[in-house]
Amino acid sequence: MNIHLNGIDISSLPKIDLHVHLDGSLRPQTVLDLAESHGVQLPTTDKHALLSHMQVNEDCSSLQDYLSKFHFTTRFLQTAIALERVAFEIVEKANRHHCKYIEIRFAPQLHRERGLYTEEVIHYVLAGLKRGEQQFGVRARGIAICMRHHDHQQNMEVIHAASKYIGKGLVAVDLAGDEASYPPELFREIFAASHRRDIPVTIHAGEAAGAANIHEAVSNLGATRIGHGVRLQEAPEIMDMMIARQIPLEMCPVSNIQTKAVSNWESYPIRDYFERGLMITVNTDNPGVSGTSMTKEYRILAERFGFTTSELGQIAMNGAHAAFLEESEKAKLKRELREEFASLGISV
Ligand SMILES: O=c1[nH]cnc2c1ncn2[C@@H]1O[C@H](CO)[C@@H](O)[C@H]1O
Ligand SMILES: [Zn+2]
Repeated sequence: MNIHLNGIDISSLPKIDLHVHLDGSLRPQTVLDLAESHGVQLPTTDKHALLSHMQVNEDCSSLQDYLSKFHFTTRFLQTAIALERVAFEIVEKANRHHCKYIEIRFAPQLHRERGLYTEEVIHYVLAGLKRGEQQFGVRARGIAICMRHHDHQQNMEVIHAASKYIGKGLVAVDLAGDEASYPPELFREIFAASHRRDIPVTIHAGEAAGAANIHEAVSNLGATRIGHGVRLQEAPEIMDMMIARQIPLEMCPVSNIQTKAVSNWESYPIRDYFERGLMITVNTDNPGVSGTSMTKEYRILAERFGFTTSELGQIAMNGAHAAFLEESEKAKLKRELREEFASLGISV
């Protein structure tokens, strides 16, 4: 169904998705194909019924509950072919939703059950992104994730492997997983190592634990962007710092409600954050697990929070501004976005 805002189809607005997980983006048909090629038995071969294994429902009570969904799909992402294909399909879908630039994140250590090396995982994901970029013209970059429940050596290996791909399609490193059980201060050494190698950092923080984690991520882990950051409103002084430093928040509305970062839409602070002048961006997190798309996220912003086309344009411009791209590439992306908005009669 196409939803219009001021006569403009929301799906056709140019968009940027900076926060999308590879393993949270599988389509049922892809799972069917990969299960067959991997020799994995599925509980059902009905696409609709498969969705209930892949997606969260309204009962999702926490981030931990949400993360339990990933066990189902990880099994299918253990080969070069699978990684390349799924990365490519994310770019394909991004194109359908008029994304101009996307950053896809993945945790290399989760894709080694069948013997791939860390660097091979990165290599094949980037290969899929590149093929997608060439076919659809959507610029696509990768972010390598360290997992909170992995040990020091596993995460150091990710930083080390990532350093070899910076400038070759990989743009940053991240920390994801169970925030409530593993506070960010446990990972200072890991991100000091990424800092020594000049690798940009974004950290999932203020999603399943309080705003202090946002402060820790920025001040001690060197994050120049924050994944989610929804709970920033709990600490006014940290909020002031984030506004003053214009550190981008990668907000993911549908996912944030499902993981109970806030209890309901009425208390979702996105309009307030936008009006305070925080550098907010809007992203999908896990289109498969969350059952979302960039168009759906924009529609929610318009319908629930009254965002106008011009404000949605501003959000997309924020996405370009926050992109982990070189300055010249970023300037080009911003210019192209501005031109597209102008051709739609939208000033940003
Ligand atoms: O919103 C989130 N918060 C924290 N961790 C997440 C979120 N979404 C996905 N993952 C975790 O990141 C891993 C690699 O992509 C996924 O397997 C999942 O465990
Ligand atoms: Zn995430």
